Amino acid sequence: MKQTPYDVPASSTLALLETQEMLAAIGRIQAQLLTGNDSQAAFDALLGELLRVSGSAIGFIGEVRHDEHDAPWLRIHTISDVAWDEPSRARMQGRSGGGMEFRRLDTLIGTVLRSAQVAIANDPARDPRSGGLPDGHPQIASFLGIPFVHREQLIGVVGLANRPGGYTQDVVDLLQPMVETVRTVVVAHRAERSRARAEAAVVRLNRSLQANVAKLERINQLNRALSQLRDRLQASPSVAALCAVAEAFSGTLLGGLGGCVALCEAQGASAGNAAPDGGPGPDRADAQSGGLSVVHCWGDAPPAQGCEGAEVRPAIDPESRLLSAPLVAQGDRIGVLRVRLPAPPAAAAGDDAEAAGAAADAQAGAGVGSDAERLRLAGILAMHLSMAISNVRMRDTLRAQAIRDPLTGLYNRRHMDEVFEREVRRALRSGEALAVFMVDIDRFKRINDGFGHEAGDLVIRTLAHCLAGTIRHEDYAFRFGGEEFLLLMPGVDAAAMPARARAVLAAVRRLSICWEGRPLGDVTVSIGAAALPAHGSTPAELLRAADEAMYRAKQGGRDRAVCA
Ligand SMILES: Nc1nc2c(ncn2[C@@H]2O[C@H](COP(=O)(O)OP(=O)(O)OP(=O)(O)O)[C@@H](O)[C@H]2O)c(=O)[nH]1
Repeated sequence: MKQTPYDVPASSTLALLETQEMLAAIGRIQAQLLTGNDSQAAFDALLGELLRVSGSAIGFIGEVRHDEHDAPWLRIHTISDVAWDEPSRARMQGRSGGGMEFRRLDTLIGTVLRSAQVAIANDPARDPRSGGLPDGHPQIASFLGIPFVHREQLIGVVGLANRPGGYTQDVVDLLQPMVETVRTVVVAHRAERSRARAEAAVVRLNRSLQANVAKLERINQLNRALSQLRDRLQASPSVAALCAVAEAFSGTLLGGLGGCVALCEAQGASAGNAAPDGGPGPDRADAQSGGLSVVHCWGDAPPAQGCEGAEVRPAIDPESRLLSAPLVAQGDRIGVLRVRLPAPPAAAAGDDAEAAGAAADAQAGAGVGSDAERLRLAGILAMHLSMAISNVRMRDTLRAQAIRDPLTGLYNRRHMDEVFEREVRRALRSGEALAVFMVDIDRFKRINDGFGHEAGDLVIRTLAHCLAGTIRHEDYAFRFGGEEFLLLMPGVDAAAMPARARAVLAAVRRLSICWEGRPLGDVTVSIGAAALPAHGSTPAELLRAADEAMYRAKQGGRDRAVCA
């Protein structure tokens, strides 16, 4: 049997040598730990020394942990090679579950864990504290469990077994410096673990801070874009200009490759400035799709077909990658904004698979450039566009109401004052001529008296239409009042007036108007014509000259034109 320091009288030279050797080993282990920071190597070396000094055959060093019910268990840092089956070897070598764990408390080890007291059992088979050994476990002839504490907490256990002759308190005392070193290493190991945990937490925190900063930057960027969108829409005077803004922002906000704005047919038709005097037509493309008219398209434009449904939320068709955001104003669907989205990231193989997977996750989630974000932004873009279209239309309607005569659709007298003033100034500046025709229906009172006021209205409407159709595109027709009209013809001088007047008279003579199936008879007009600069250089002077000429035309027998 190998002699241990305990077996030799303490006064003997050999015992002193052993003690010195143990202290030297402790010094080596501590130095190694300090320089190499390798607590596993320190645990292994310490167990070797504990076995050697105590003369034990097997042993372990374990650290106390607690389960969710606060029951203690041991995480084994090092253990003699006494595995009894494959699972125990796997656990011992850390191949399964991070190493061995002693969780049973009905054993001698459990006794030390529960009591935090040294346990010596020199006849374990009959010891009432022992709950037995797992099947196949090597026999234990003697056992020594030494707990160690830190800040009054049990933090670990040194277990030794199979010392020939068994264990006594003297062995425990002899091992104390070694156990103290084990305690120091466990405390250092714990500190290292919590430092690593803190570091990992800092790294995680940093990552989440970076992600939050990126999110905030994206939110700021989007807020800036949305505020610019609102400003640009507000400053856009027509549906065409609004659609151009939608085009610009669909790229910024949705990353669209092409798109279109389609308006419901009735709405699409009213998007322009249709007027009886041949003003500018509606700004709409030819493409038609069911109840929708494409009024603006750009890039690789998608078709408007398939947008006629009643959905009020933006949606993406996964097959075609078309994003459709309904345009809704005052609860009515007025059209759709449709954008062709880029294809989602393709599945990749090998090293790229992870990156592609992350990109696909982002696509599916709510991150930057994801479909969820695009849907949200498309909804906002569509909402602002709908409101802006509705405002432009309302403004156009109010403006039309303010400048047009409701009976004939011609510009009214108020608008005439504005246009007349502007055209006179323009003509004076450019040196161009400007002709003014005062047109008055002849013997109109007879129609009113003979057929009724509504028949009279029909004649006024028909004549307005005739005048608007007879003048040139750059001319203006106004309802001056009652059955009187005024034509403004930029570029027409006194010499050209008779021909133009003859054309008007002839067009009127060709009219054939029936009321309730009865012909209303011939309708004629008298025209008084005046020209700038020959007959005046202000609207008032020209009006007076034309009015006087018209009076002379009446005097002269009507159905004629007289120049001032
Ligand atoms: N139905 C209808 N009648 C109108 C309207 N505005 C004016 N009138 C009528 O037009 C008629 C104008 O009559 P007068 O000014 O006597 O002239 P006239 O009968 O056309 O005869 P001359 O101008 O001399 O050829 C009046 O009877 C008005 O009541 C209108 O908006 N609708």
